[in-house]
Amino acid sequence: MPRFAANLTLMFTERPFLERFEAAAEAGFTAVEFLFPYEHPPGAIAERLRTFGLTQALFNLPPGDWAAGERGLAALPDRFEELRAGVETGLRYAKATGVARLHLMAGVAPADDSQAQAAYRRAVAWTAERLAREALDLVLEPINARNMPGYFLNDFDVAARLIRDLGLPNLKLQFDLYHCQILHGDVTMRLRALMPMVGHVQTASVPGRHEPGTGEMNDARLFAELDSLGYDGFVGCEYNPAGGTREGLGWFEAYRASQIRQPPSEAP
Ligand SMILES: O=C(O)[C@@H](O)C(=O)CO
Ligand SMILES: [Mg+2]
Repeated sequence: MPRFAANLTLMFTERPFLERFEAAAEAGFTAVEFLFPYEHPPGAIAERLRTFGLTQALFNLPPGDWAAGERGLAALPDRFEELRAGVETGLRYAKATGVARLHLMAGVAPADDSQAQAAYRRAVAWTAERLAREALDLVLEPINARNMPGYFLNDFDVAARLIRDLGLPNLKLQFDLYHCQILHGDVTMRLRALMPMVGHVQTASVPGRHEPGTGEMNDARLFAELDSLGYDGFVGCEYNPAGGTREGLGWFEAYRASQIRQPPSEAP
């Protein structure tokens, strides 16, 4: 059974952010992820993880000015120094939370612009090497243009090619089933082809981005496929509950009993 991680940016938003850890644990989750921790001190997050016995599965490195519409800096040629500083910030949170992988967002830039391509390649290589020194993985996530118009990394094949080309052992793919279905379809075959490089998985129904099992994909079938492919990483529940978070967790009941505490290497 997949190891599900509650996404605390989208789930349990009935409560303030720092109270969502308790809510996730009460609901039966043993792992969490979120987009960004940076509005809260690292110690406050680490304390919640410890208190509620949760593993931090993933979070994103700083994305630039999110409120102004920035969605990462990696493909922006003039922002490399800022990106490097952001990586150091992210690493402080990684150390506090014990997370084993971080997501680097590409940014809004034309996918066919050669300067953006060169900047992205350089930023990804530099960040992966920096994270390798801390024994962390770096993950890259293709994102569909309906949710993020103009996002640079909008193609699973482009991401896979870059990961293969760079050949860095800690550089992996963040396979969001929701984005894959919207961008390409053929999700099962892509999972099979790309599994050796998958470092993190996320789930949501398509097209609504709600609870698994409520959209056009057979999500339970995809979770079984992950098992049969031997995927033992996390599946982040990155969906907007259609109603209340707790009320929408019926799909999770079938998996809840199988959620086990993670090995100490991934505990804070
Ligand atoms: O799918 C997404 O949108 C996220 O995983 C993310 O990291 C950027 O919003
Ligand atoms: Mg995602």
